[in-house]
Amino acid sequence: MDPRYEIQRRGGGGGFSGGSVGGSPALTGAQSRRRKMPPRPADYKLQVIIIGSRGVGKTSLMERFTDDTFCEACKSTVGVDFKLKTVELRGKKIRLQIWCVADGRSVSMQTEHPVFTGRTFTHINALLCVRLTNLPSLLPCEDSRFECVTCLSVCVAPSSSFCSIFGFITNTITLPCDGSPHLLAQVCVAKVKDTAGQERFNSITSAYYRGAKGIVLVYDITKQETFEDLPKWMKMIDKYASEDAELLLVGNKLDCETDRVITRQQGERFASRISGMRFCEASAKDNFNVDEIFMKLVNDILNKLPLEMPSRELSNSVLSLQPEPELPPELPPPRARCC
Ligand SMILES: Nc1nc2c(ncn2[C@@H]2O[C@H](COP(=O)(O)OP(=O)(O)OP(=O)(O)O)[C@@H](O)[C@H]2O)c(=O)[nH]1
Repeated sequence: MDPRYEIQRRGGGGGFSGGSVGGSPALTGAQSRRRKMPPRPADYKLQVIIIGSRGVGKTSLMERFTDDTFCEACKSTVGVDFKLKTVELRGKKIRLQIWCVADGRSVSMQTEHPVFTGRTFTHINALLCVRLTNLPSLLPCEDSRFECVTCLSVCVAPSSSFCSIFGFITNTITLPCDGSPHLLAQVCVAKVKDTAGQERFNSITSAYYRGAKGIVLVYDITKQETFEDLPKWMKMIDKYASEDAELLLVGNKLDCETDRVITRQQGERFASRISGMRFCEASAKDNFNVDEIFMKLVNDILNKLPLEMPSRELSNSVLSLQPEPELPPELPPPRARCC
């Protein structure tokens, strides 16, 4: 492990010299005057993804870092979710796009929207897809590798942020039927039937891996199976991620020391077997080592960037906003209805 990467409590001093996390502390007079000036554009825009088995705390780490919040009983991520945060490090302003990528085999869906009231899809291999009626039919349940669990026509506000016509709704989306102008859409929950279906799910999430300059792989120190899943995640990284992506293994839920089943040494050993992978333990709940995870990644990514490149060019070369989900070429021809 890199001795420079010392575990620090938030605000505990030390850690990343020259780096400050972009939070929103009370503004001084000078700062509030400065607020009227247009914000300086980011020098770099970087994409980081957080992966790991279900319930390890990916969303919690992301939300702790971006919003400094922690939710005791958050909803499981459906597909992907993301947050933005601007940080400053070594005099550079860096716009971070952090994606939380769920596992296709463990996606579950819980929503309070009336169309799903009384329906809770848990532990199913689900893709939640939306098709706007005037767009080509690309629902997975039209593919024999997917089994349609339910498919409903609903009204959605045009402003709803669909990730794509064939893709995911993040768990933050709402599907309102509140009388405002709506588009007609079909919402489909489809089970991934088999390995081929899983492959297809992966082919969508692979876009997120490809664009990532940094990858945070998380396990839960109190859950053996989440540690045993790590080789599976490494396969995804090997298959889809860029070779120069920075890797960081995180053993989360350090606050649950009494329930620990994975020792720190086990985590360290796993990371040491993978070239260039760093390791740390953290707690999203106690806000322990969370800023350090992301700031360390950013620092390592910056170290790898060519110094002489003009910042505009560099920005563009690094920028990877909203990766387009990859549509597999072998899509079947559209059908009129999926179920
Ligand atoms: N004690 C403790 N609980 C945590 C911590 N991080 C997350 N949790 C809890 O673990 C559960 C799962 O957290 P999530 O952040 O939703 O995990 P996830 O990996 O995003 O889960 P999926 O979206 O289902 O893949 C929630 O009940 C969190 O409150 C932590 O550091 N300590």
